[in-house]
Amino acid sequence: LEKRPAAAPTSFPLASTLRIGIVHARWNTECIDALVKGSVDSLLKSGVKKENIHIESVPGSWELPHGTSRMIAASQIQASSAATDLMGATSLLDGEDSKPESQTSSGPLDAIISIGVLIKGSTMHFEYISEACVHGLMRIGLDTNVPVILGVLTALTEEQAKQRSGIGANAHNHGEDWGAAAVEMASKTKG
Ligand SMILES: O=Nc1c(NC[C@H](O)[C@H](O)[C@H](O)CO)[nH]c(=O)[nH]c1=O
Repeated sequence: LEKRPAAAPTSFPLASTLRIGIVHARWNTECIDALVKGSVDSLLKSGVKKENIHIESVPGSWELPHGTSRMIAASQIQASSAATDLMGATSLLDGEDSKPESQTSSGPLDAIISIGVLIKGSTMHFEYISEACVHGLMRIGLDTNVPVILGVLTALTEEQAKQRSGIGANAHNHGEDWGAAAVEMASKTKG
């Protein structure tokens, strides 16, 4: 049976002020797209504003720690610089032109969800990437005091990955849990 956390103890009045980053890998994109959507839907449902959700992608799960660390640093520089033009008017949205109507807000991020899907192959590649990725993400969260939510599926089969991405019968999208965890942890840190 799918395990998932019990509901959070309280609601989060700060949700509308929270700025949340999502860094996702580009391997196994059917699952990635579902997990990112599940996370975003969960953030919006919790009261986070769309313009306060910043999404970037990296090649694969191995790059998630670097991409996560970079997003945190960039958001903190943005917050400290007098005007965003010092950073260039680019939004953190992945590859999108930063048109005013689509530009996301600037300022330090209150939490990050790092999303990747690793599926075991016939070599040890899976084990090494998984180990390095999860340890790297834990370290960034502790070093920066910006909560980093672990959104990395380490699946032995494609079916397992789909089941946890909400794809197929009786599947549960773990992105929904990650969105809720990001709001809870960001609220604890900001509150
Ligand atoms: O190999 N399988 C996978 C993978 N490999 C690429 C790796 O993360 C990295 O991008 C390259 O090694 C380049 O540094 N990345 C994933 O997210 N999932 C996988 O299942």
